[in-house]
Amino acid sequence: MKVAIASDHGGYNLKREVVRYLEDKGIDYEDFGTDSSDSVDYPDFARPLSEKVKNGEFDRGILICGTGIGMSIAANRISGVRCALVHDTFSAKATREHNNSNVLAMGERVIGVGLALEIVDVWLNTEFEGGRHERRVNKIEG
Ligand SMILES: O=C(CO)[C@H](O)[C@H](O)[C@H](O)COP(=O)(O)O
Repeated sequence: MKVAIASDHGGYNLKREVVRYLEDKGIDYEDFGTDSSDSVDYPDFARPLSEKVKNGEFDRGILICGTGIGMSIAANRISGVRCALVHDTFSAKATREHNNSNVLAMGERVIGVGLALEIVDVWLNTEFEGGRHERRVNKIEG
């Protein structure tokens, strides 16, 4: 699985922790910035990453900002992207099983590192259930 990851300044520190997790697990990833805590604009990171997931360059994407909200709004404007804003492990599992989410958004200012890494682990390792959920996901794109 190839994972793309990006953040704005508000998610920079948590992104570093998630990158460390991906490295520890030997997961193939690419980090698309930002590269410091200097202020930047989240759509400049959410949109290009989402395009890479949409075109199949990457299987999954992870976006982190202060709240996760701006990143998820911007990502979900890209057709074919199903970005889930998640701050608990139940939702991390459910959004993979039911929504086949291909982008995960989280907020560094909302949750701690330990929970965030558990969410990433569950989200990366849960399969889509298909069946009735596939019918519903197909209706999203019209
Ligand atoms: O969701 C967001 C924007 O809607 C993010 O939390 C941003 O990281 C946040 O807005 C950045 O705020 P800042 O005051 O410019 O650091």
